[in-house]
Amino acid sequence: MNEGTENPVPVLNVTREGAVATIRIDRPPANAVDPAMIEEFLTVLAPLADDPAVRCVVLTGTGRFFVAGADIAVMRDLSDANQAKMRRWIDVQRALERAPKPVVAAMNGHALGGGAELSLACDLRILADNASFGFPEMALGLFPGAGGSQRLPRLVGPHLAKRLMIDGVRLSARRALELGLVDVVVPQEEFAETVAATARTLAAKPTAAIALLKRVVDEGYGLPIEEALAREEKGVQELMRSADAAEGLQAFLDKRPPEFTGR
Ligand SMILES: CCCCCCCCCCCCC/C=C/C(=O)SCCNC(=O)CCNC(=O)[C@H](O)C(C)(C)COP(=O)(O)OP(=O)(O)OC[C@H]1O[C@@H](n2cnc3c(N)ncnc32)[C@H](O)[C@@H]1OP(=O)(O)O
Repeated sequence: MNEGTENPVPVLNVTREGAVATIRIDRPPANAVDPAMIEEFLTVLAPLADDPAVRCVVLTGTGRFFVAGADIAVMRDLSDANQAKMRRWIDVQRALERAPKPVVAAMNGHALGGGAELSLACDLRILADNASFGFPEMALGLFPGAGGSQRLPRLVGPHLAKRLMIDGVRLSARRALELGLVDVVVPQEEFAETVAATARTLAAKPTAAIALLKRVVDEGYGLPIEEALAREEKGVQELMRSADAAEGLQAFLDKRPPEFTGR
């Protein structure tokens, strides 16, 4: 791998297990983000988002790292052209947020800077208990300007968000959980199985309902309540036409478990 330059080889390995698609990041030594990885992400995400047979997407890393953030050697090129290429990391995050299915950040290792920011765009954050999580950009003379400065305050409130980004501390998994930055912390030895079981459970849910819920929350949040309720109403109208809504309601009346198809 040429340090800090376009990757000559793919760094994302996509696998499928039933309705679950897993994107494994493998760009040694730290899964740091460069323009080629960003473009590869955008390329692999599109078909996974569009494929109705994919009902859950898992992002994970390799070894000690989930994603160590932007590749610092690449970031040294402060030219507008390079920064514009790197800033497409925002497009990756929006693709995750807009994916019409649950997206899981399975953080096997250090999730820092742009890596932690990526996870904030996911619907569930699972962190291995020996991994760290944080926004260390301040030590580099930067701030988490790849979505973090906007998503973190929405998650934990502006005061704690500013503190975490000014302090720039690498948090332990336990502390990240305490602060609500991640949803689940799992012992390393149980990590793979826990992620797989969680993804299977998510993939069996009414995917169309999850897609509509993600859309109405994303569109409505921060709007005046009347406008937000109008967005909700649009989603509900689609929801009540879904096959899974009919199946879920009927299954309850039949006193049997529902069999959702995701439509
Ligand atoms: C994806 C972001 C897109 C940017 C958008 C651009 C527009 C906006 C710009 C302004 C906003 C910036 C937004 C985001 C910026 C960032 O993400 S900056 C990077 C933030 N991350 C870090 O600061 C983490 C740096 N790494 C470390 O602190 C340590 O590696 C560690 C995590 C504490 C682990 O330490 P240790 O176990 O001692 O391992 P190391 O020896 O340090 O690392 C192993 C090798 O990996 C290399 N490496 C680690 N992190 C990076 C990295 N981020 N970039 C490049 N390389 C990295 C490290 O150099 C080692 O390499 P070798 O020496 O060759 O083994």
